[in-house]
Amino acid sequence: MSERKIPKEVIEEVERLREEIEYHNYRYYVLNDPVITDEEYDKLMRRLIELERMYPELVTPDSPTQRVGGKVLEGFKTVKHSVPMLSLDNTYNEEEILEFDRRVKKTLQEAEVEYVAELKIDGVSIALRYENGKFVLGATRGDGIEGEDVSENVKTVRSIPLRLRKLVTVEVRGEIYMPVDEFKRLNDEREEEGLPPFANPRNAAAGTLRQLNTALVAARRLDSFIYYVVHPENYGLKTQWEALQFLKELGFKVNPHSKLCKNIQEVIDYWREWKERKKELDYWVDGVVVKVNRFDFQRILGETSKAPRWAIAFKFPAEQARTRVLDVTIQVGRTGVLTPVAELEPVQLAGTIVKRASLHNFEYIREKDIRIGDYVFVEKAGGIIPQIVKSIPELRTGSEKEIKPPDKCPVCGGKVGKLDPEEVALRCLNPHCPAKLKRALRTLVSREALDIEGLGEKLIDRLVDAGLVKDIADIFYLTPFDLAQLGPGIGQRTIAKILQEIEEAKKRPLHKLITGLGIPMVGQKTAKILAEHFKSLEAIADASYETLKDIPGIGPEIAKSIVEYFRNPKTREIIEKLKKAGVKLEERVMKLDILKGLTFAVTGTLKNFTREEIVEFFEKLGAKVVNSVSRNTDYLIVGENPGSKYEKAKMLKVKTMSEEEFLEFVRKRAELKGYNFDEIMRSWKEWS
Ligand SMILES: NC(=O)c1ccc[n+]([C@@H]2O[C@H](COP(=O)([O-])OP(=O)(O)OC[C@H]3O[C@@H](n4cnc5c(N)ncnc54)[C@H](O)[C@@H]3O)[C@@H](O)[C@H]2O)c1
Ligand SMILES: [Zn+2]
Repeated sequence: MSERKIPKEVIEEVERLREEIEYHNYRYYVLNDPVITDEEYDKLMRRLIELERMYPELVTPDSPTQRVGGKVLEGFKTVKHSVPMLSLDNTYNEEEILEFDRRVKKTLQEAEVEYVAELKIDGVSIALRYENGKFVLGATRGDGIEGEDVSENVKTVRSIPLRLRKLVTVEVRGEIYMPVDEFKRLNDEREEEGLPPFANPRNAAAGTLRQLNTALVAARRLDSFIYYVVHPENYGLKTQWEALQFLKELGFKVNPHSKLCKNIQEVIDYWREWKERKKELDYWVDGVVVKVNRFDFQRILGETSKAPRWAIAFKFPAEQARTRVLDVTIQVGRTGVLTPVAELEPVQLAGTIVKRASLHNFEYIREKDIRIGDYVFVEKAGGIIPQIVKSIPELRTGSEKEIKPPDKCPVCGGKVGKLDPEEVALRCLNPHCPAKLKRALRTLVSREALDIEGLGEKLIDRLVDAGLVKDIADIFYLTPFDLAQLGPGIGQRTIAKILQEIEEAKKRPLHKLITGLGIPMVGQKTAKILAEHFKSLEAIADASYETLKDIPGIGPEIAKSIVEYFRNPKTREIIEKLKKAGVKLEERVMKLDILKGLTFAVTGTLKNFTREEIVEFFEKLGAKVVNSVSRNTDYLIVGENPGSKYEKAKMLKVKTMSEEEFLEFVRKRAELKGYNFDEIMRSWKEWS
């Protein structure tokens, strides 16, 4: 190529585009939190491709046009892919699809080429390895060369077989995705929790799959479609169509809508059809993947470092509409999170009329610069949930109003603030806010608190919705008539059982009641400290900030929260109601002299007690506990995997006993002192 001078502006633009794209890659692939739409991203990428095509001298191996966009996250083992996992070139229009077909036919020197048209599932790619039919590895795409070992998380996806129907050794690839309902549920939950919602189902699936906590992954219902066999020739497969059938035979979930197309026109028809029909599905698809059917043809066509030349993604257009923000209302969630919602001038969008769109939080509003009266573009994220893409400041008249965070809760008028300065969400801070009642009741009846099993989530919802319970104390005033009113499914026996449980709940230890009140920052542990120290709820209610803050384990922050809670007139009202209903507000003191005068130490893990519990147990029985063994220690209790204390005890000739021996020892001493051991253990269990 002859020397030519590349204009300075071009060099600068290329650099700027690369920087921008890298930033968006990071937001998208690493944080799973993109800040622009896919179409906007694709536009940047197209411009870069165009400039690099005009000035090939500018192409560098690390340009985003040359590489797969992902990254490997810390915390996971890295896996090198057996064969690189590539991306796909994409297009949004028929012209370019015809162009793709012409290129393919020209390279292959064929008059007509068969394609497989598949739905492009909006999830994350996954590679799955099996040895003799047994699942051994699941890996993400990462940067295409190396991915993350997410095997444990993959195992929680029910549609991915852990054993194949044939005992083959094989690597397959496909997509893990989040179904529509699950995506909605998860985002509702995140919004309530004050976390930013996932922008789209792909980010949600990726974010879930890269969770280090497997239990959390299992709780979210991910699903899969598999569409690719690595080294298909090993299984005698000659075409993509055969590969799909083979995958089905192995037991994988294969998308039922794929189509073998005789020519590109059939592909285009398929795309037109699914552009409309995609709403019928309970998962998201963002286009059609077009693949040359014959593998020998695929090999001739080959690939670039970023994408195969034998396939292309033919994306569906994102449906957008223009409308106006008429007003902003505020919803209060179950945890008190205030969510601003845009009330829109009704507009037709992808088959439905859109009237509202969540604005998520006030930072989102500020970032997107949205005002009341603004013209905005709305889009359906993943085709379902209306979202404001951007405002159009050019169309402002000057009469638009800025959206300010409220200083009072719209439901109860309570104070508004952040629980944690890091959090984006604003919350109503009033613990008695009616919007939070369902959540508060769940806390009250939970196992750690009053343990009223019969009052499950659904029943609580119904009680609140029916107006039968207006604050937490109302639980103790429920009549059989109230419960019967909640309709079918609640028979006499259930009602009697629930009322019986509520009756028993009145007698629970004080710390359980305190836990159940849901005082901000006061969990089980603090509740125990408070109960132990004050011995009655009314004494806690009357305690001053000065007194509270000096109690070991409490400190100024929690003390402040407690004082504020009891200062609330509604709290006083609730305490009165509890008292009238006969709820026990005093601590039954359990302090015995069974082990009085003895000093114990513990090493290793115990079966019946956590570390904290055994210390409490000793204290209740009047013994002294020490952290290290000395000559003054009477006994060392030896649990599983004992530490150095055990050696030391032997050296100092301190007596040791196993956990069983210890309990036996307590039994004997209890009986000697005239106590009933079983009774002690029962009240201990209830207390702890
Ligand atoms: N908004 C942003 O900031 C941002 C940033 C980065 C990327 N993106 C989006 O992501 C795209 C790039 O992502 P990509 O590299 O994963 O490419 P891609 O999503 O365009 O296509 C490749 C992927 O499609 C998936 N796929 C789904 N169904 C398939 C099927 N039946 N057969 C084969 N593959 C199938 C595979 O996982 C494959 O990796 C961009 O075009 C853009 O839309 C957006
Ligand atoms: Zn409120």
